[in-house]
Amino acid sequence: MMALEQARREISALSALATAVLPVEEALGHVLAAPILAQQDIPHVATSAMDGWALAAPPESGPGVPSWELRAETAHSPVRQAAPLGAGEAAEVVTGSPVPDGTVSVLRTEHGIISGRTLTPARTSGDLAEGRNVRAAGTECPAGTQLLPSGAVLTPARAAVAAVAGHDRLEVVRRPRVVLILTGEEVITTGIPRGGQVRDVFGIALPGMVTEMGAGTVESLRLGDDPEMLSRELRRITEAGEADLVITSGGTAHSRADSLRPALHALGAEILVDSVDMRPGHPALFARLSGAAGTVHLLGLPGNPLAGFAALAALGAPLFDALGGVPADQRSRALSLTAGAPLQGAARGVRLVPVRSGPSGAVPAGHSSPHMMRGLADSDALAIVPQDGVVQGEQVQCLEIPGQRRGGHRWDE
Ligand SMILES: Nc1nc2c(c(=O)[nH]1)N[C@H]1C(S)=C(S)[C@@H](COP(=O)(O)OP(=O)(O)OC[C@H]3O[C@@H](n4cnc5c(N)ncnc54)[C@H](O)[C@@H]3O)O[C@H]1N2
Ligand code: MOO
Repeated sequence: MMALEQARREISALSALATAVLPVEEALGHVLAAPILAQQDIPHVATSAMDGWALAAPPESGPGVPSWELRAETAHSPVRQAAPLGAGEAAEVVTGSPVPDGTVSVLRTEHGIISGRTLTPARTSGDLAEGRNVRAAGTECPAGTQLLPSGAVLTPARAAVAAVAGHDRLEVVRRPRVVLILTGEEVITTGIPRGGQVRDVFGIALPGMVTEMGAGTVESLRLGDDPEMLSRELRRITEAGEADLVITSGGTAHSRADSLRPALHALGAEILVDSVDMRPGHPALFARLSGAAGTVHLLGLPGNPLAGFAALAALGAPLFDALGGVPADQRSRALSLTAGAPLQGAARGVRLVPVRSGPSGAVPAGHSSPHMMRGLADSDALAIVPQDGVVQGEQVQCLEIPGQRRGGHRWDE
């Protein structure tokens, strides 16, 4: 039995998967394996920030507002740069189009009065000031600037900045290919359970959860409780080299009906974490299977619904972070929340308590026995409560519940 903190540390220390070069769209959600640099100045040419007219230096004229001569040729094209402006000349521009050389400022459409080919700015317009409404080249950054560091997760906004910088393909850490093996003869996937049947919770929730945690692909298999069938399946997966990570549900305990430990034993698997000192979820295990095609890691989640999901939140987060290449110092993240009510500890180890936000902070969500789902469904986080408990007002470390952030309560309410 290993302390939760130590189990998370051991798992966090795993090496990242290999890197791959992917088109930007496919690289979304991956961790960058190399920094992203600007390949040229951004913007690379001076452009107009307004629809209007690019103005050359003001013409020599008497007192009052000067006028410009409108060039016959327009600079309507947002891509083509018009010929340089002559003295006293103005040329039409649209937002984003390159301004002609010699542009001092851009006069926006609504500030100009045209009479024949003469353009006169409104008396009150501030658009004559040098540089007004012109986006100078390199103002966002000069060429060579680092826009994103290696180790950053490529969010949609970061993919967009990589595209702005002219990148088509990015070097990223591969995301784990996951196979879910859902065990249990009594588990049904449709309809109302009868007799000793239970409706499956893992097959429905795990794919979304592990995808959010950083899985690349997810496949699911269903097996009964036969250890021989389970070890055959695990051998096949390891030899085929078709997965980086297997996550199983059920069969983690020590009764004759529990298949996971006997199956791993038969395969000579290396058990890296054999039970964790946490309630619920203590029979969880983490193992390594080696075959000719490489290494496959295995996370065994207990079958009791809350126990299984608690084990995923506790051990899965550092695991996906490590395999997916999240920098080492960010792999075992926990939130610190204020306890809005006393939180009771377990007789030993830590207790993982589903909590939701209340006016005074995190309060137990209730309905949180290991076989239940209601508490987790109504919670925002899992508080890691030490043996002595936590008093109201004290800070408590909490785990994120995968996939629950969007649907959760709001901590700032
Ligand atoms: N003598 C002991 N018995 C048990 C111990 C123990 O220490 N000594 N530990 C208990 C704890 S704690 C847990 S957690 C469970 C672990 O169980 P397993 O991982 O072996 O899981 P199963 O026995 O297969 O199932 C347990 C429970 O969960 C239900 N289940 C399984 N799969 C699903 C699913 N996909 N969807 C919904 N529910 C599922 C299953 O029907 C059982 O009710 O062991 C305790 N026993
Ligand atoms: O892991 Mo069991 O409580 O922890 O149901």
